[in-house]
Amino acid sequence: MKLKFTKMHGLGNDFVVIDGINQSVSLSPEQLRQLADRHLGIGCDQILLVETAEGRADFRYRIFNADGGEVEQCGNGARCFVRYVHDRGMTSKNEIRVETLSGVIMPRLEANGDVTVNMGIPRFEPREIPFIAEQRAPAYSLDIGGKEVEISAVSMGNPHAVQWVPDVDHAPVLTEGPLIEHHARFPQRVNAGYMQLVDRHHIRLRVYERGAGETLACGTGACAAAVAGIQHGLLESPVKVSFGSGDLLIRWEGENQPVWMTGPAVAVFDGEINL
Ligand SMILES: N[C@@H](CCC[C@H](N)C(=O)O)C(=O)O
Repeated sequence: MKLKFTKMHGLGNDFVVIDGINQSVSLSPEQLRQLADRHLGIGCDQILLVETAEGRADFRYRIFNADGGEVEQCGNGARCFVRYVHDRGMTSKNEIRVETLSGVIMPRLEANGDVTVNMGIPRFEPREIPFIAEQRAPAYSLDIGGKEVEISAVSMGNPHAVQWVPDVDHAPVLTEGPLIEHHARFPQRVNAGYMQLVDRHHIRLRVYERGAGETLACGTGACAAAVAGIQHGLLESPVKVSFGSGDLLIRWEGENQPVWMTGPAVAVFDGEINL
Protein backbone atom coordinates (compact mmCIF):
# COMPACT_ATOMS: atom_id res chain seq x y z
CA MET A 1 0.00 0.00 0.00
CA LYS A 2 1.27 3.51 -0.87
CA LEU A 3 0.41 6.05 1.82
CA LYS A 4 0.63 9.84 1.56
CA PHE A 5 1.55 11.57 4.81
CA THR A 6 2.72 14.90 6.26
CA LYS A 7 5.37 15.17 8.95
CA MET A 8 4.43 17.82 11.55
CA HIS A 9 5.42 18.86 15.05
CA GLY A 10 4.25 20.91 18.01
CA LEU A 11 7.33 22.12 19.93
CA GLY A 12 9.21 19.05 18.70
CA ASN A 13 6.55 16.50 19.71
CA ASP A 14 6.41 15.00 16.22
CA PHE A 15 3.63 13.42 14.20
CA VAL A 16 2.96 11.55 11.01
CA VAL A 17 -0.40 12.94 9.87
CA ILE A 18 -2.46 10.83 7.47
CA ASP A 19 -5.52 11.89 5.48
CA GLY A 20 -7.99 9.04 5.90
CA ILE A 21 -10.73 10.95 4.04
CA ASN A 22 -9.17 11.23 0.58
CA GLN A 23 -7.27 7.95 0.68
CA SER A 24 -8.34 4.60 2.00
CA VAL A 25 -6.35 3.76 5.14
CA SER A 26 -6.33 0.69 7.32
CA LEU A 27 -3.24 0.29 9.51
CA SER A 28 -2.36 -2.64 11.76
CA PRO A 29 -0.49 -2.00 15.05
CA GLU A 30 2.61 -3.43 13.35
CA GLN A 31 2.33 -0.95 10.44
CA LEU A 32 1.79 1.92 12.91
CA ARG A 33 4.96 0.91 14.78
CA GLN A 34 6.83 0.78 11.47
CA LEU A 35 5.68 4.31 10.52
CA ALA A 36 6.83 5.60 13.92
CA ASP A 37 10.20 3.82 13.84
CA ARG A 38 13.01 6.39 13.46
CA HIS A 39 15.29 3.85 11.72
CA LEU A 40 12.93 1.63 9.73
CA GLY A 41 10.08 4.06 8.99
CA ILE A 42 9.40 7.82 9.01
CA GLY A 43 9.83 8.38 12.75
CA CYS A 44 7.40 10.11 15.11
CA ASP A 45 5.99 10.13 18.63
CA GLN A 46 2.39 9.76 17.44
CA ILE A 47 0.45 9.01 14.25
CA LEU A 48 -2.64 11.17 13.65
CA LEU A 49 -5.39 9.90 11.38
CA VAL A 50 -7.86 12.44 9.92
CA GLU A 51 -11.30 10.95 9.33
CA THR A 52 -14.88 11.99 8.58
CA ALA A 53 -16.87 12.65 11.76
CA GLU A 54 -19.49 10.13 12.83
CA GLY A 55 -21.53 12.67 14.81
CA ARG A 56 -22.15 16.39 14.25
CA ALA A 57 -18.49 17.43 14.44
CA ASP A 58 -16.45 18.66 11.44
CA PHE A 59 -13.86 15.87 11.61
CA ARG A 60 -12.82 12.87 13.64
CA TYR A 61 -9.19 12.43 14.54
CA ARG A 62 -7.59 9.28 15.87
CA ILE A 63 -4.32 9.20 17.77
CA PHE A 64 -1.85 6.31 17.91
CA ASN A 65 1.26 6.24 20.08
CA ALA A 66 4.59 5.09 18.61
CA ASP A 67 3.98 1.68 20.23
CA GLY A 68 0.90 1.21 18.00
CA GLY A 69 -1.72 1.71 20.75
CA GLU A 70 -4.69 3.99 20.12
CA VAL A 71 -5.16 6.73 22.75
CA GLU A 72 -7.80 9.23 23.74
CA GLN A 73 -6.19 12.66 23.47
CA CYS A 74 -3.15 14.59 22.26
CA GLY A 75 -2.76 18.35 22.80
CA ASN A 76 0.13 19.07 20.42
CA GLY A 77 -1.54 16.78 17.91
CA ALA A 78 -4.79 18.76 18.11
CA ARG A 79 -2.95 21.95 17.10
CA CYS A 80 -1.19 20.18 14.21
CA PHE A 81 -4.52 18.68 13.15
CA VAL A 82 -6.01 22.18 12.70
CA ARG A 83 -3.04 23.42 10.66
CA TYR A 84 -3.25 20.26 8.54
CA VAL A 85 -6.95 20.55 7.59
CA HIS A 86 -6.55 24.31 6.96
CA ASP A 87 -3.38 24.05 4.88
CA ARG A 88 -5.11 21.46 2.67
CA GLY A 89 -8.32 23.46 2.24
CA MET A 90 -10.32 20.69 3.95
CA THR A 91 -12.15 23.41 5.94
CA SER A 92 -12.40 27.18 5.84
CA LYS A 93 -13.68 27.44 9.44
CA ASN A 94 -11.27 28.97 11.95
CA GLU A 95 -12.95 27.14 14.83
CA ILE A 96 -13.69 23.47 14.22
CA ARG A 97 -15.31 20.68 16.19
CA VAL A 98 -13.23 17.52 16.31
CA GLU A 99 -14.28 14.12 17.62
CA THR A 100 -11.64 12.25 19.61
CA LEU A 101 -11.87 9.04 21.63
CA SER A 102 -12.41 11.18 24.75
CA GLY A 103 -15.08 13.49 23.31
CA VAL A 104 -15.30 16.60 21.15
CA ILE A 105 -12.55 19.24 21.33
CA MET A 106 -12.72 22.69 19.73
CA PRO A 107 -9.45 24.00 18.30
CA ARG A 108 -9.23 27.53 16.85
CA LEU A 109 -6.65 28.87 14.40
CA GLU A 110 -5.33 32.26 15.60
CA ALA A 111 -4.43 35.15 13.27
CA ASN A 112 -0.69 34.67 14.01
CA GLY A 113 -0.82 30.98 13.02
CA ASP A 114 -0.82 29.62 16.59
CA VAL A 115 -3.68 27.34 17.60
CA THR A 116 -5.82 27.58 20.74
CA VAL A 117 -7.62 24.43 21.86
CA ASN A 118 -10.44 23.99 24.33
CA MET A 119 -9.07 20.75 25.81
CA GLY A 120 -12.16 20.00 27.88
CA ILE A 121 -12.72 19.70 31.62
CA PRO A 122 -9.99 17.96 33.65
CA ARG A 123 -11.11 14.99 35.74
CA PHE A 124 -9.75 14.06 39.15
CA GLU A 125 -11.95 11.14 40.30
CA PRO A 126 -9.66 8.07 40.44
CA ARG A 127 -12.06 5.90 38.40
CA GLU A 128 -12.18 8.51 35.61
CA ILE A 129 -8.38 8.61 35.21
CA PRO A 130 -8.25 5.53 35.75
CA PHE A 131 -6.18 5.27 38.96
CA ILE A 132 -6.57 2.83 41.83
CA ALA A 133 -7.25 4.79 45.02
CA GLU A 134 -9.99 4.64 47.65
CA GLN A 135 -10.99 8.26 47.12
CA ARG A 136 -10.02 11.48 45.38
CA ALA A 137 -7.07 13.31 46.98
CA PRO A 138 -4.92 16.28 45.93
CA ALA A 139 -1.83 14.04 46.03
CA TYR A 140 -1.09 10.33 46.29
CA SER A 141 1.98 8.42 47.39
CA LEU A 142 3.26 5.90 44.84
CA ASP A 143 5.76 3.16 45.62
CA ILE A 144 8.31 3.25 42.79
CA GLY A 145 10.78 0.42 43.29
CA GLY A 146 10.83 0.94 47.07
CA LYS A 147 10.91 4.77 46.87
CA GLU A 148 7.79 6.80 47.80
CA VAL A 149 6.97 9.42 45.16
CA GLU A 150 4.18 12.00 45.60
CA ILE A 151 2.07 12.54 42.47
CA SER A 152 -1.13 14.31 41.44
CA ALA A 153 -3.39 12.28 39.17
CA VAL A 154 -5.35 14.12 36.45
CA SER A 155 -7.23 13.05 33.34
CA MET A 156 -7.14 15.40 30.36
CA GLY A 157 -9.06 12.74 28.45
CA ASN A 158 -5.83 10.74 28.85
CA PRO A 159 -4.16 9.86 32.17
CA HIS A 160 -1.37 11.92 33.77
CA ALA A 161 0.70 11.54 36.96
CA VAL A 162 2.43 14.84 37.75
CA GLN A 163 5.10 15.51 40.37
CA TRP A 164 7.15 18.52 41.50
CA VAL A 165 10.92 18.42 41.20
CA PRO A 166 13.47 21.06 42.24
CA ASP A 167 15.25 20.96 38.85
CA VAL A 168 13.76 19.31 35.72
CA ASP A 169 17.18 19.05 34.11
CA HIS A 170 18.17 16.52 36.77
CA ALA A 171 14.79 14.80 37.23
CA PRO A 172 14.80 10.98 36.92
CA VAL A 173 12.53 11.10 33.84
CA LEU A 174 14.21 8.27 31.94
CA THR A 175 14.75 5.93 34.89
CA GLU A 176 11.57 6.51 36.93
CA GLY A 177 9.24 7.52 34.05
CA PRO A 178 8.85 3.96 32.69
CA LEU A 179 8.13 2.61 36.20
CA ILE A 180 5.38 5.19 36.70
CA GLU A 181 4.02 4.57 33.18
CA HIS A 182 3.56 0.86 34.01
CA HIS A 183 2.63 1.23 37.70
CA ALA A 184 -0.06 -1.28 38.75
CA ARG A 185 -2.24 1.53 40.16
CA PHE A 186 -2.69 2.92 36.61
CA PRO A 187 -4.52 0.07 34.85
CA GLN A 188 -4.35 1.83 31.43
CA ARG A 189 -0.77 3.06 32.06
CA VAL A 190 -0.03 6.76 32.43
CA ASN A 191 1.97 9.75 31.18
CA ALA A 192 4.52 10.82 33.83
CA GLY A 193 5.17 14.57 34.18
CA TYR A 194 7.99 16.31 36.10
CA MET A 195 7.51 20.00 36.76
CA GLN A 196 9.71 22.69 38.24
CA LEU A 197 8.10 25.83 39.61
CA VAL A 198 9.65 29.01 38.19
CA ASP A 199 7.07 31.49 39.54
CA ARG A 200 3.28 31.59 40.08
CA HIS A 201 2.68 31.87 36.32
CA HIS A 202 5.52 29.77 34.97
CA ILE A 203 6.73 26.15 35.15
CA ARG A 204 9.31 24.04 33.35
CA LEU A 205 8.15 20.55 32.36
CA ARG A 206 9.39 17.21 31.06
CA VAL A 207 7.06 14.31 30.27
CA TYR A 208 7.70 10.60 29.88
CA GLU A 209 4.79 9.72 27.59
CA ARG A 210 2.85 6.50 27.70
CA GLY A 211 3.65 4.49 24.57
CA ALA A 212 6.29 6.92 23.28
CA GLY A 213 8.96 7.58 25.95
CA GLU A 214 10.20 11.07 26.76
CA THR A 215 9.03 13.54 24.09
CA LEU A 216 10.26 17.10 23.49
CA ALA A 217 6.84 18.44 24.59
CA CYS A 218 3.41 17.15 25.64
CA GLY A 219 0.28 19.32 25.30
CA THR A 220 -2.01 17.33 27.56
CA GLY A 221 0.93 16.99 29.99
CA ALA A 222 1.23 20.80 30.07
CA CYS A 223 -2.52 21.10 30.80
CA ALA A 224 -2.36 18.44 33.55
CA ALA A 225 0.69 20.06 35.21
CA ALA A 226 -0.81 23.57 35.14
CA VAL A 227 -4.11 22.27 36.52
CA ALA A 228 -2.36 20.31 39.31
CA GLY A 229 -0.29 23.39 40.24
CA ILE A 230 -3.37 25.65 40.31
CA GLN A 231 -5.25 23.12 42.44
CA HIS A 232 -2.38 23.05 44.94
CA GLY A 233 -2.41 26.86 45.13
CA LEU A 234 1.14 27.06 43.73
CA LEU A 235 0.17 28.46 40.32
CA GLU A 236 -2.30 30.99 38.94
CA SER A 237 -3.84 31.07 35.47
CA PRO A 238 -2.47 31.82 32.89
CA VAL A 239 0.51 29.51 33.19
CA LYS A 240 3.45 29.49 30.81
CA VAL A 241 4.74 25.93 30.43
CA SER A 242 8.31 25.79 29.12
CA PHE A 243 9.79 22.75 27.45
CA GLY A 244 13.37 22.67 26.20
CA SER A 245 11.88 23.33 22.74
CA GLY A 246 9.54 26.28 23.51
CA ASP A 247 6.46 27.36 25.45
CA LEU A 248 2.74 26.66 25.69
CA LEU A 249 0.23 28.96 27.37
CA ILE A 250 -2.37 27.25 29.56
CA ARG A 251 -5.47 28.91 31.01
CA TRP A 252 -7.82 27.30 33.54
CA GLU A 253 -10.41 29.04 35.72
CA GLY A 254 -10.91 26.13 38.13
CA GLU A 255 -13.03 23.06 38.86
CA ASN A 256 -15.61 22.14 36.17
CA GLN A 257 -14.10 24.66 33.72
CA PRO A 258 -12.34 23.69 30.49
CA VAL A 259 -8.59 24.02 30.02
CA TRP A 260 -7.38 26.24 27.15
CA MET A 261 -4.04 25.61 25.51
CA THR A 262 -2.30 27.91 22.99
CA GLY A 263 0.84 27.13 21.02
CA PRO A 264 2.43 26.56 17.62
CA ALA A 265 1.98 23.83 15.00
CA VAL A 266 4.48 23.30 12.20
CA ALA A 267 4.40 21.25 8.96
CA VAL A 268 7.86 19.91 8.08
CA PHE A 269 7.46 17.91 4.83
CA ASP A 270 5.06 15.82 2.75
CA GLY A 271 5.91 12.32 1.62
CA GLU A 272 4.70 8.95 0.43
CA ILE A 273 5.68 5.61 1.94
CA ASN A 274 5.25 2.00 0.80
CA LEU A 275 3.87 -0.23 3.54
N1 LIG B 1 1.96 14.09 22.94
C1 LIG B 1 0.62 14.17 23.34
C2 LIG B 1 0.02 13.05 24.10
C3 LIG B 1 -0.05 11.77 23.25
C4 LIG B 1 -0.75 10.63 23.92
C5 LIG B 1 -0.06 10.14 25.18
N2 LIG B 1 1.25 9.60 24.93
C6 LIG B 1 -0.94 9.09 25.87
O1 LIG B 1 -0.66 7.89 25.73
O2 LIG B 1 -1.92 9.48 26.53
C7 LIG B 1 0.18 15.56 23.76
O3 LIG B 1 0.73 16.54 23.20
O4 LIG B 1 -0.75 15.69 24.53
